[in-house]
Amino acid sequence: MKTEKDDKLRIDALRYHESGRKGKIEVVPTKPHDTQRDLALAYSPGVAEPCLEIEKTPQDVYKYTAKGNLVAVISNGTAVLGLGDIGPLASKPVMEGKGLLFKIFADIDVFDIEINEKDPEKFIETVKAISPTFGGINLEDIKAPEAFEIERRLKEELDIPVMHDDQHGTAIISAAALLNALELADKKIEEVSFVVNGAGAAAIACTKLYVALGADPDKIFMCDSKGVINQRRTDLNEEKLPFVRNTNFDTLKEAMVGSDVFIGLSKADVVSPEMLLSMNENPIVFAMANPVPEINYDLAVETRSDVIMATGRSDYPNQVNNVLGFPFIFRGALDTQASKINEEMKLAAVHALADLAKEPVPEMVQMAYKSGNLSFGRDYIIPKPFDNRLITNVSMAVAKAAMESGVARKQINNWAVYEEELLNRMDSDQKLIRMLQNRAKQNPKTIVFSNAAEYNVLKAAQIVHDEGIAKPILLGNKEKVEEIKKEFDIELDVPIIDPKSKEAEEQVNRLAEMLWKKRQRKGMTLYNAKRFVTNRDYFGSMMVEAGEADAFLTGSTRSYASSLKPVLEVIGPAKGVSKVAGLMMILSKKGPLFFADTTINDNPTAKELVKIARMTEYVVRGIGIRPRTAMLSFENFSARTETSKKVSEAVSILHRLYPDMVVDGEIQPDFALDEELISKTFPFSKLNGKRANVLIFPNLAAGNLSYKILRGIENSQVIGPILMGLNKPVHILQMRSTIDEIVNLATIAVLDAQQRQK
Ligand SMILES: NC(=O)C1=CN([C@@H]2O[C@H](COP(=O)(O)OP(=O)(O)OC[C@H]3O[C@@H](n4cnc5c(N)ncnc54)[C@H](OP(=O)(O)O)[C@@H]3O)[C@@H](O)[C@H]2O)C=CC1
Ligand SMILES: CC(=O)C(=O)O
Ligand SMILES: [Mg+2]
Repeated sequence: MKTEKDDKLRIDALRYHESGRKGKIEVVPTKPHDTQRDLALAYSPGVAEPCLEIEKTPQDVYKYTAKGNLVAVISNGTAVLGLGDIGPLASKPVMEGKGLLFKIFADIDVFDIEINEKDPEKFIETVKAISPTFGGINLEDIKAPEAFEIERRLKEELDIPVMHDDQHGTAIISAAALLNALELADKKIEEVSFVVNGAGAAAIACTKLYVALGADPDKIFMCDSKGVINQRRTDLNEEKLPFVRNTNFDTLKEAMVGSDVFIGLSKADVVSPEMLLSMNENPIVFAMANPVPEINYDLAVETRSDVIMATGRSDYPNQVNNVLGFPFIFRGALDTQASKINEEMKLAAVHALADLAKEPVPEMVQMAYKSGNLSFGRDYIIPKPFDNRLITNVSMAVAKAAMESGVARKQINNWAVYEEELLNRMDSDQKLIRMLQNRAKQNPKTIVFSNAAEYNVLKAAQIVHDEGIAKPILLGNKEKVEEIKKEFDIELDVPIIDPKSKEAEEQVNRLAEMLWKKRQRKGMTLYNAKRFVTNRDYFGSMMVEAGEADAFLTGSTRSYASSLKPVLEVIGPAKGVSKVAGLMMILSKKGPLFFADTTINDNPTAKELVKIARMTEYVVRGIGIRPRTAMLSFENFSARTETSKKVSEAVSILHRLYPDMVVDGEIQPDFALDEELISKTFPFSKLNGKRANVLIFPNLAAGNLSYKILRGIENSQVIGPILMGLNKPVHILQMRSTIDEIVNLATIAVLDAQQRQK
């Protein structure tokens, strides 16, 4: 069933794939490569040394090359999702997608390999020939029955883990979900009757695993494209024969009557509401065909309120999809250099997944999902992919099973250290952005975007609107905005206000009256107030001041100072705040870093530095991060110069007034950011041997120039400047902000508005 949502997704998916650098994964050098000497080591002549070592001791390939963390995702394109045999070329986006998932969820590097070969024997030979490159082989979207023979032979003939993901990944995840769904339905696996629709690679592997977990084979009815696999069928291949049942049923419809569990691994929309209605009480329906399930999620839950429903899709509750398995299963297998992925490892993964769904869901994971209210139950029978406990729980369980079952060639001795290593592999920056965006989505706010006739601003407004992060109001010349929308095919149906237009006259007069009342004792006349309000910075600020919008985002085409003046006049500092300041969040390779003050206070005094540090602490905590603040200078704890003396005084005040605050200095940034340097050189520091994540600069030049240098040379995303200390959420974009930067600051503006309304 194709929905309007699917049509929209189609356009977005094509845009997503065609934008920017082509493809979804890239190769990135891991070693220094800047000097002649680096190249002499990386390549000839130096490279000969590891070659000779590996020739002597083949196992050393894991020591000197990427093999141990490199998986091949290999397909011939014969069963691509539920799209069927679309060929190797057309399968490439899926294989690149698997590569992306391997990387972001388990930090495993992938080469996707699409082989133009349907003959199993030739396919096997090809994979064997290229296997020395890899630490593991993930076979993907190869149709049954060929997939069975291909996997069996490669497992036998190669000494690295080989897994056909559609068989075993799917079997593991669906088995974990099944165990939990049965528990919720209060049914026993030995007693329930199953209908498995599909008799291909995924369906047969899943069914075998359910039987291994206790399901009664006599109560499992399997259907393929021709109907029920029963004693009257004469067209069955060897793999289907074990599933022949003596029964009167010939059709799926007949088989569904009185069944407890439906497992769909076939194709779209083959299950009707009538079939669902004919199932037993509390039916369990896993409609896992991708991208369109056997029955639409909404239709199924509308048809039966007692259904425990799952699909393979990420946009509905209960995503039963092998993405929950392959990254973590291979992680455990690679880290133990397992020679294969055996039954013990698969069962360990099943139980780790099933158990994890019953654990309380941590705040960080809750925030990553729109519902924000996940707990074990009908809508949460299986963990979510963005749960970073998956990498520890599942990979560690798999690694342990590999060691206990004797297939590990490398032992893990210190599990606490291994756990730490696994956590460090996670892509925490992207997680942080996702977490912030999802928190914003839970209660999106109205944001006024100034300069809407700028492409980057308009595109960012479209993204936050479509993602449900914010409700934009655009300020700008209507005709120009419409022109850009047309030129760049931007669909965005939100209010556009041009304060200079006749149409806006009534609103301008109203806001001007308010501005005049606010500033009349500071010399502003009503005439001037009207003139000012036609300026977008005054107009947007006044909309927020008047409660006609929740937040205002301006800047981007004007200098910071010229945007700041109207904002300060209209909104001003919050009660008790004498100074506002600008905070930049830098998503660096070392994790998120916060820089202040980067935009406002030229040469703050010691007391002002204290205020900046406190405001920053408050904002960083609000984002959900524990601040560790370094008060920066160009000396370490010696305070010889005026600047360092000032910083040192600020630190003393902070230590005296806020003894619980993790803050120290004066300290140089290279020390503050290096755990080893801090702990060895300054063991007395209140940073407790931990790297700082908040850097307070001694003056504006240092703060501003540092973040601009980073923005210019490092490929890190920056979020900000976040204006701290204002009475209402207004933020000023830096000139030439990218679309991502605008989206990120809009997200912060929503969170800011949410926080103030609490
Ligand atoms: N959610 C998840 O994690 C996963 C989902 N899947 C989904 O499962 C499906 C099958 O994948 P896979 O096993 O790899 O592919 P295969 O090509 O190996 O198997 C497809 C099976 O579907 C059967 N089939 C086709 N049409 C119908 C129909 N109308 N009624 C009943 N059965 C039908 C075929 O029957 P016949 O044998 O007669 O040709 C065949 O047995 C795909 O939609 C795929 O997206 C797969 C892996 C993971
Ligand atoms: C999820 C997956 O691997 C498939 O649908 O084929
Ligand atoms: Mg697949």
